[in-house]
Amino acid sequence: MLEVEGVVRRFGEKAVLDGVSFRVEPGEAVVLTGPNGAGKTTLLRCVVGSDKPDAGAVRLNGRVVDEADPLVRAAMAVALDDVDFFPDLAVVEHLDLLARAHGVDEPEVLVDEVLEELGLEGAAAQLPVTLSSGQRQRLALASCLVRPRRLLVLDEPEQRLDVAGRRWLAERLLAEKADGVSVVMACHDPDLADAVADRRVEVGG
Ligand SMILES: Nc1ncnc2c1ncn2[C@@H]1O[C@H](COP(=O)(O)OP(=O)(O)OP(=O)(O)O)[C@@H](O)[C@H]1O
Repeated sequence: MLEVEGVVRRFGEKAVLDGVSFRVEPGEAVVLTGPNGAGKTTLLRCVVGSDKPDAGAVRLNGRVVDEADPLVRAAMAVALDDVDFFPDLAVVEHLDLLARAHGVDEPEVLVDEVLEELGLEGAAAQLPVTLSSGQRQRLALASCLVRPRRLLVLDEPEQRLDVAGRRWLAERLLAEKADGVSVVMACHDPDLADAVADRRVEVGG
Protein backbone atom coordinates (compact mmCIF):
# COMPACT_ATOMS: atom_id res chain seq x y z
CA MET A 1 0.00 0.00 0.00
CA LEU A 2 2.67 2.50 1.09
CA GLU A 3 6.14 2.11 -0.35
CA VAL A 4 9.10 4.18 0.80
CA GLU A 5 12.03 3.52 -1.47
CA GLY A 6 15.55 4.82 -0.94
CA VAL A 7 14.44 8.16 0.50
CA VAL A 8 17.27 10.67 0.88
CA ARG A 9 16.73 14.10 2.43
CA ARG A 10 19.56 16.58 2.88
CA PHE A 11 19.65 19.89 4.66
CA GLY A 12 22.74 21.67 3.38
CA GLU A 13 25.63 19.22 3.49
CA LYS A 14 23.92 16.99 6.02
CA ALA A 15 21.99 13.91 4.85
CA VAL A 16 19.32 13.48 7.52
CA LEU A 17 17.79 10.56 5.66
CA ASP A 18 20.24 8.43 3.76
CA GLY A 19 18.29 5.93 1.72
CA VAL A 20 15.39 4.82 3.93
CA SER A 21 13.16 2.05 2.57
CA PHE A 22 10.16 0.24 3.98
CA ARG A 23 6.69 -0.93 2.99
CA VAL A 24 3.39 -0.91 4.83
CA GLU A 25 0.56 -3.19 3.81
CA PRO A 26 -3.11 -2.76 4.80
CA GLY A 27 -3.59 -3.37 8.52
CA GLU A 28 0.12 -3.16 9.30
CA ALA A 29 1.89 -0.72 11.58
CA VAL A 30 5.44 0.48 11.06
CA VAL A 31 6.98 2.36 13.96
CA LEU A 32 9.86 4.76 13.34
CA THR A 33 12.35 4.82 16.17
CA GLY A 34 15.54 6.77 16.76
CA PRO A 35 16.86 9.52 19.00
CA ASN A 36 15.91 13.21 18.91
CA GLY A 37 17.00 14.73 15.65
CA ALA A 38 17.34 11.38 13.89
CA GLY A 39 15.00 12.37 11.05
CA LYS A 40 11.69 10.72 11.98
CA THR A 41 9.58 13.84 11.45
CA THR A 42 11.43 14.61 8.24
CA LEU A 43 10.63 11.09 7.00
CA LEU A 44 6.96 11.46 7.97
CA ARG A 45 6.80 14.77 6.08
CA CYS A 46 8.13 12.97 3.01
CA VAL A 47 5.55 10.20 3.55
CA VAL A 48 2.65 12.68 3.54
CA GLY A 49 4.11 14.74 0.69
CA SER A 50 4.61 17.98 2.61
CA ASP A 51 8.37 17.60 2.04
CA LYS A 52 10.06 16.15 -1.03
CA PRO A 53 12.90 13.63 -0.91
CA ASP A 54 16.14 14.67 -2.63
CA ALA A 55 16.31 11.12 -3.97
CA GLY A 56 14.10 8.07 -3.77
CA ALA A 57 10.32 8.03 -3.75
CA VAL A 58 7.23 7.53 -1.63
CA ARG A 59 4.31 5.80 -3.35
CA LEU A 60 0.79 5.22 -2.14
CA ASN A 61 -0.93 2.47 -4.09
CA GLY A 62 1.66 2.95 -6.83
CA ARG A 63 1.25 6.74 -7.14
CA VAL A 64 4.00 9.11 -6.08
CA VAL A 65 2.70 10.94 -3.03
CA ASP A 66 1.75 14.56 -3.51
CA GLU A 67 -0.06 16.33 -0.67
CA ALA A 68 -2.23 18.20 -3.18
CA ASP A 69 -3.49 14.94 -4.75
CA PRO A 70 -7.15 14.41 -3.71
CA LEU A 71 -6.64 10.62 -3.62
CA VAL A 72 -3.74 11.05 -1.20
CA ARG A 73 -5.68 13.46 0.99
CA ALA A 74 -8.66 11.11 1.01
CA ALA A 75 -6.54 8.15 2.12
CA MET A 76 -4.20 9.69 4.68
CA ALA A 77 -5.20 10.93 8.11
CA VAL A 78 -2.25 12.86 9.45
CA ALA A 79 -1.21 14.20 12.85
CA LEU A 80 2.28 15.60 12.60
CA ASP A 81 3.84 17.77 15.27
CA ASP A 82 2.76 21.01 13.68
CA VAL A 83 -1.01 20.40 13.67
CA ASP A 84 -2.86 23.65 13.09
CA PHE A 85 -6.43 24.14 14.16
CA PHE A 86 -8.82 26.76 12.90
CA PRO A 87 -8.32 29.41 15.62
CA ASP A 88 -11.88 30.71 15.50
CA LEU A 89 -13.67 27.35 15.45
CA ALA A 90 -14.67 25.54 18.62
CA VAL A 91 -13.54 21.94 19.06
CA VAL A 92 -16.88 20.51 17.93
CA GLU A 93 -17.07 22.86 14.94
CA HIS A 94 -13.57 21.92 13.85
CA LEU A 95 -14.37 18.20 13.93
CA ASP A 96 -17.74 18.72 12.27
CA LEU A 97 -16.13 20.67 9.43
CA LEU A 98 -13.56 17.94 8.84
CA ALA A 99 -16.18 15.18 8.86
CA ARG A 100 -18.35 17.05 6.36
CA ALA A 101 -15.40 17.98 4.13
CA HIS A 102 -14.54 14.29 3.91
CA GLY A 103 -18.11 13.32 3.05
CA VAL A 104 -18.94 11.39 6.23
CA ASP A 105 -22.57 10.14 6.13
CA GLU A 106 -23.71 11.20 9.58
CA PRO A 107 -21.13 13.73 10.70
CA GLU A 108 -22.89 14.76 13.91
CA VAL A 109 -23.16 11.17 15.13
CA LEU A 110 -19.51 10.40 14.39
CA VAL A 111 -18.27 13.67 15.91
CA ASP A 112 -20.21 13.01 19.12
CA GLU A 113 -18.75 9.48 19.32
CA VAL A 114 -15.22 10.71 18.79
CA LEU A 115 -15.59 13.57 21.27
CA GLU A 116 -16.72 11.05 23.87
CA GLU A 117 -14.00 8.55 23.01
CA LEU A 118 -11.33 11.23 23.37
CA GLY A 119 -12.85 12.65 26.55
CA LEU A 120 -13.35 16.01 24.87
CA GLU A 121 -17.11 16.41 25.41
CA GLY A 122 -16.50 18.94 28.19
CA ALA A 123 -14.22 20.97 25.93
CA ALA A 124 -16.44 20.80 22.83
CA ALA A 125 -17.35 24.50 22.95
CA GLN A 126 -13.81 25.74 23.63
CA LEU A 127 -11.54 27.41 21.11
CA PRO A 128 -8.27 25.56 20.44
CA VAL A 129 -6.15 28.25 22.11
CA THR A 130 -7.89 27.56 25.42
CA LEU A 131 -7.16 23.82 25.42
CA SER A 132 -4.54 22.17 27.60
CA SER A 133 -1.60 20.62 25.73
CA GLY A 134 -3.01 17.13 26.32
CA GLN A 135 -6.42 18.25 25.07
CA ARG A 136 -4.79 19.71 21.95
CA GLN A 137 -3.12 16.37 21.35
CA ARG A 138 -6.46 14.64 21.81
CA LEU A 139 -8.03 17.05 19.31
CA ALA A 140 -5.27 16.26 16.81
CA LEU A 141 -6.03 12.55 17.17
CA ALA A 142 -9.78 13.17 17.05
CA SER A 143 -9.24 15.02 13.77
CA CYS A 144 -7.87 11.78 12.30
CA LEU A 145 -10.84 9.75 13.52
CA VAL A 146 -13.73 11.85 12.21
CA ARG A 147 -12.81 11.14 8.60
CA PRO A 148 -12.35 8.08 6.39
CA ARG A 149 -8.76 6.80 6.20
CA ARG A 150 -6.64 4.01 4.78
CA LEU A 151 -3.40 5.19 6.38
CA LEU A 152 -2.72 6.94 9.69
CA VAL A 153 0.47 8.98 9.84
CA LEU A 154 1.27 10.05 13.40
CA ASP A 155 4.25 11.84 14.90
CA GLU A 156 4.74 10.80 18.53
CA PRO A 157 0.99 10.50 19.17
CA GLU A 158 1.67 9.47 22.76
CA GLN A 159 3.14 12.87 23.59
CA ARG A 160 1.28 14.76 26.33
CA LEU A 161 -1.26 11.95 26.81
CA ASP A 162 -1.91 10.75 30.34
CA VAL A 163 -1.70 7.07 31.30
CA ALA A 164 -5.31 6.38 30.38
CA GLY A 165 -4.85 8.26 27.13
CA ARG A 166 -1.84 6.14 26.18
CA ARG A 167 -3.74 2.96 27.00
CA TRP A 168 -6.63 4.17 24.85
CA LEU A 169 -4.25 5.04 22.02
CA ALA A 170 -2.74 1.53 21.91
CA GLU A 171 -6.19 -0.06 21.85
CA ARG A 172 -7.45 2.34 19.21
CA LEU A 173 -4.47 1.73 16.94
CA LEU A 174 -4.97 -2.03 17.24
CA ALA A 175 -8.64 -1.54 16.31
CA GLU A 176 -7.60 0.58 13.32
CA LYS A 177 -5.28 -2.18 12.15
CA ALA A 178 -8.03 -4.74 12.57
CA ASP A 179 -10.14 -2.55 10.25
CA GLY A 180 -7.39 -2.72 7.63
CA VAL A 181 -6.01 0.76 8.27
CA SER A 182 -2.23 1.04 7.98
CA VAL A 183 -0.22 3.00 10.52
CA VAL A 184 3.11 4.78 10.19
CA MET A 185 4.19 6.54 13.33
CA ALA A 186 7.20 7.91 15.10
CA CYS A 187 7.19 6.87 18.72
CA HIS A 188 9.38 7.20 21.80
CA ASP A 189 7.18 5.00 24.00
CA PRO A 190 8.45 1.40 24.02
CA ASP A 191 5.18 0.06 25.44
CA LEU A 192 3.15 1.64 22.66
CA ALA A 193 5.64 0.47 20.03
CA ASP A 194 5.53 -3.08 21.46
CA ALA A 195 1.75 -3.05 21.43
CA VAL A 196 1.18 -1.98 17.83
CA ALA A 197 4.33 -2.40 15.71
CA ASP A 198 4.52 -5.09 13.07
CA ARG A 199 7.91 -3.68 12.08
CA ARG A 200 10.27 -1.02 13.31
CA VAL A 201 12.43 1.22 11.20
CA GLU A 202 15.42 2.69 12.98
CA VAL A 203 15.99 6.18 11.59
CA GLY A 204 19.45 7.80 11.72
CA GLY A 205 22.28 6.48 13.80
N1 LIG B 1 14.04 22.59 7.30
C1 LIG B 1 15.15 22.18 7.90
N2 LIG B 1 16.33 22.80 7.70
C2 LIG B 1 17.48 22.39 8.30
N3 LIG B 1 17.55 21.34 9.12
C3 LIG B 1 16.41 20.68 9.36
C4 LIG B 1 15.16 21.06 8.77
N4 LIG B 1 14.21 20.18 9.20
C5 LIG B 1 14.83 19.32 10.03
N5 LIG B 1 16.15 19.61 10.11
C6 LIG B 1 17.15 18.87 10.89
O1 LIG B 1 17.03 17.51 10.54
C7 LIG B 1 17.29 16.69 11.69
C8 LIG B 1 16.13 15.73 11.87
O2 LIG B 1 15.00 16.42 12.39
P1 LIG B 1 13.62 15.68 12.66
O3 LIG B 1 12.67 16.69 13.19
O4 LIG B 1 13.22 14.92 11.45
O5 LIG B 1 14.06 14.65 13.82
P2 LIG B 1 13.20 13.65 14.70
O6 LIG B 1 13.79 12.29 14.56
O7 LIG B 1 11.74 13.80 14.36
O8 LIG B 1 13.48 14.17 16.17
P3 LIG B 1 12.60 14.20 17.53
O9 LIG B 1 12.67 12.80 18.11
O10 LIG B 1 13.34 15.20 18.36
O11 LIG B 1 11.22 14.64 17.17
C9 LIG B 1 17.52 17.64 12.84
O12 LIG B 1 18.93 17.79 13.02
C10 LIG B 1 16.90 18.93 12.39
O13 LIG B 1 17.54 20.04 12.98
